[in-house]
Amino acid sequence: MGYKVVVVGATGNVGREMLNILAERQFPLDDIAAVASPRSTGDIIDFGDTGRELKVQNIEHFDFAGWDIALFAAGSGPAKIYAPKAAAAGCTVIDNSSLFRMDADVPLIVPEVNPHDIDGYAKRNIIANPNCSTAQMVVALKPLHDAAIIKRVVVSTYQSVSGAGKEGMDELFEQSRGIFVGDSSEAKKFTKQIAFNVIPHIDSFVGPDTDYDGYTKEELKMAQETNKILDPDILVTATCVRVPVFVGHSEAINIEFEKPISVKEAQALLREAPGIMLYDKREDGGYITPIECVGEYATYVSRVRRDPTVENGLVLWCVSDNLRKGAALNAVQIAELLGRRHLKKAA
Ligand SMILES: NC(=O)C1=CN([C@@H]2O[C@H](COP(=O)(O)OP(=O)(O)OC[C@H]3O[C@@H](n4cnc5c(N)ncnc54)[C@H](OP(=O)(O)O)[C@@H]3O)[C@@H](O)[C@H]2O)C=CC1
Ligand SMILES: N[C@@H](CC(=O)OP(=O)(O)O)C(=O)O
Repeated sequence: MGYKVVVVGATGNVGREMLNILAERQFPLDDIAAVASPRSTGDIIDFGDTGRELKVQNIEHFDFAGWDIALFAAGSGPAKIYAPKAAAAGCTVIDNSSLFRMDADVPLIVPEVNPHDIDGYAKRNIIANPNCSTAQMVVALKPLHDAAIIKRVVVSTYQSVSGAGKEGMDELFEQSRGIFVGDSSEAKKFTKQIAFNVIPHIDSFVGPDTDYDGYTKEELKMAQETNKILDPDILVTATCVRVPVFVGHSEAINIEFEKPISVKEAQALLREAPGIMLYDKREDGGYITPIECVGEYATYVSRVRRDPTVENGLVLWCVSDNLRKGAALNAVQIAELLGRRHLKKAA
């Protein structure tokens, strides 16, 4: 006996990866439904490489009653309307948007970091998946925090255009092509040209009436979500930057600890930590770049080194597939955790 699973936003970047990962991991399924907006109703999409095809259903007419789990990857607007409907119909929602993440009655889960927090899910029958940049960072921070207590994190991100959905990828492609063939292509999804450029702006700016005047919401999410998932006492300041990479988010992370921790100790902890692949060689190419993490499950850590400007400091480089650990993989891992700890349907 398995689960009846709905993927909402199944035609998008994240939704398609959800289908791939459910298939790859042989998630115990009794049935699977692909749901999206009326724009793609009736389209045929692959269920991973199983050879099975799914006909996309219109969310406006979809009945969630009788389905066990809905993986939502359709953004905050659709989540606001349909996630509570699905939850009320008895279908547990795992939502990828930012809408419910900071709701005290909604667990925000990264299975390698705070699996026990899922036990509160029944209050709203909704579980939130974190922001892509937060997810990979907390997986890397967790073993170091357990060993030496993190006081403060300064992170700069290098985020791929797939974080802005299909339209973001199309814009990078069209602008790059246009530059080579002499066509002009305007910035639409991004505020400035993204091809051969970097843009220090992801999501909207936070209002001036807060302590975070001048920050963007993406930067605030990295701080607030890290506090909810890992520890409310960790201070986090972020600068989030969009770069002309199709898939894979990178982060340079400076970490200040309460207790001393050496580079060798940190490397040993990261080598054993769930979800982490340490690749750290003091030689040319002895680190992982975003292109190398595409399609992978792991969060890669490289360039672990001492920060001599603070008492107990380390710096590291962290790279992961934002559509996988940053979204679809984490959501499927949450579904697996939910099954193991609560639903217990699969043999
Ligand atoms: N990309 C990333 O790195 C991350 C994304 N997320 C979250 O995942 C979500 C989706 O992102 P992504 O896949 O990149 O976006 P895409 O733009 O690639 O896909 C959006 C999906 O949502 C569907 N959709 C849009 N409007 C509606 C609607 N009114 N009703 C039902 N379905 C709708 C689209 O369907 P249709 O084809 O019919 O238009 C499509 O399937 C967002 O909430 C994002 O915040 C979270 C973490 C990381
Ligand atoms: N903002 C992320 C992706 C994303 O959708 O994040 P969120 O779910 O927090 O809005 C990026 O652009 O790379």
